[in-house]
Amino acid sequence: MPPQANPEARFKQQAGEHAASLVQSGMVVGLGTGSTAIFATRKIAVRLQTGDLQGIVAIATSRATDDTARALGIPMLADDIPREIDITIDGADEVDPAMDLIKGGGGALLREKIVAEASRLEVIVVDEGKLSPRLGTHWPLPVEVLEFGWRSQVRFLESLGAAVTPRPGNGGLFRTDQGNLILDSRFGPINNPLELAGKLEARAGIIGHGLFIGIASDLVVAGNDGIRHLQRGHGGSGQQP
Ligand SMILES: O=C[C@H](O)[C@H](O)[C@H](O)COP(=O)(O)O
Repeated sequence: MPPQANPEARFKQQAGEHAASLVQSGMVVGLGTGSTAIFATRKIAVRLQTGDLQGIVAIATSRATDDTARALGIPMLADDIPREIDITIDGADEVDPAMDLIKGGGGALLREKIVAEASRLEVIVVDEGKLSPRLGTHWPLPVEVLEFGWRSQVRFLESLGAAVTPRPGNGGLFRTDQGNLILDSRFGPINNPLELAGKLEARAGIIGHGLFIGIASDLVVAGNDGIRHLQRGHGGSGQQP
């Protein structure tokens, strides 16, 4: 694709396209969701068309990405993830210095986490505006809940200190690909993401949340200083530049 004019979009493009270059022939590839990951998906399609890449199969983290990937001619796997995923390239809303994430701005958090946890490499692609000293500083935490009893989840999240906004959607409330609701929960800077994740995971009716802790293996950040690629456990592991 020609370079984007707007700097933020250009950084997203650079990060996404850089990550697409990590995909090798024969790999099983997870395709992320959002305005950054889409650049990786498009670049993978171009590499397939030009013969630079051969024999890959992909799995999408959302219906939207699945539709786009199929339209671009990328061979897609069945939804039951019959094989281990070699590499997934996905975006994030906020990234802290430990390479932990808030995801789910597009509502795809549950499928994204399922695909990430089935992946050998989880490569996160962001523009530098997503870097944050502490998760929750800039972004509410998306919490996916079953429609049944959802107002009780609002009260529960409020009891944990969040200001909660049910995510609006077409003429009502937003629906995830699974038909669930999203409660955008503004906690402010989260002191202990692991502890919060544990409380959310123990609650019946909460189907998923956007805290991705210890899941990203790689972080590709694009910004004014160029593209930086960090790997967990390889020098500078998990620390932002
Ligand atoms: O549900 C959506 C995903 O977690 C996205 O990867 C995340 O919101 C980042 O999206 P974008 O690259 O459009 O900022």
